[in-house]
Amino acid sequence: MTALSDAAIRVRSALEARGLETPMRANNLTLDEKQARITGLMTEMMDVLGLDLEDDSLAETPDRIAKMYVREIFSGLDYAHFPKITLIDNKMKVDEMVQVRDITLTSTCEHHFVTIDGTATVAYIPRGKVIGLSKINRIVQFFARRPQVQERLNQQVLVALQTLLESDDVAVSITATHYCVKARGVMDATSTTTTTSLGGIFKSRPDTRQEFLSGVVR
Ligand SMILES: Nc1nc2c(ncn2[C@@H]2O[C@H](COP(=O)(O)OP(=O)(O)OP(=O)(O)O)[C@@H](O)[C@H]2O)c(=O)[nH]1
Ligand SMILES: [Zn+2]
Repeated sequence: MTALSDAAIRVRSALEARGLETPMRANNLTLDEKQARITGLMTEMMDVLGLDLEDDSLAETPDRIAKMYVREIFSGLDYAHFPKITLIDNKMKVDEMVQVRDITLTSTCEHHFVTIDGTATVAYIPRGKVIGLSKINRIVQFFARRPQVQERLNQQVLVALQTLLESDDVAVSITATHYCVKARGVMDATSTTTTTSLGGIFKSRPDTRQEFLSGVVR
């Protein structure tokens, strides 16, 4: 079993303390064991649907889905996959907003297990530390690789960054298309959902809030 990084442990504790962790129950299965179990279950599901698993195009589908769930789209359920975080001292004394716009975000709706497709905008005001830019995208991706509701995903990214930066002054906004709204159910192909979480002075100072929101892609 991979030892978790200090950053991963601190972020998980902060989410648990705020009741923002994804609801989970430890089952002590390894990733390989999870993949094998899901392959069996997907085989059964396809069988129940009446699909011919001996067909050469379908035969490997249970394996593909199991691998995709465990190693790809739900890999963020395991903190062993939390990104390596690089923080550097703010020797350059940056005290204005750093904003990363239009971060690609692909997640999965936890109600229907279909795609959430959108972008995230993240900003913070540097204090003692500056975070490596790509690490912001990687943190978004890590939490996106879970079954999610957009509101929780938004909050998890906020609290993760607040914890790592040791500052409340972080803001996160996500705009996304939910395929459970677009491709089934209500079949609305045009609506998007925007969620926003503001911390510290992003919440308390109207001009900072406005500066952030004006950079959010809609
Ligand atoms: N708040 C929130 N709701 C979501 C999100 N993703 C999906 N949902 C909603 O979860 C709800 C589940 O409602 P149900 O009535 O149990 O499911 P359903 O019968 O499939 O509902 P319809 O989608 O209306 O057909 C739906 O309204 C979805 O649109 C999300 O990220 N945030
Ligand atoms: Zn859904």
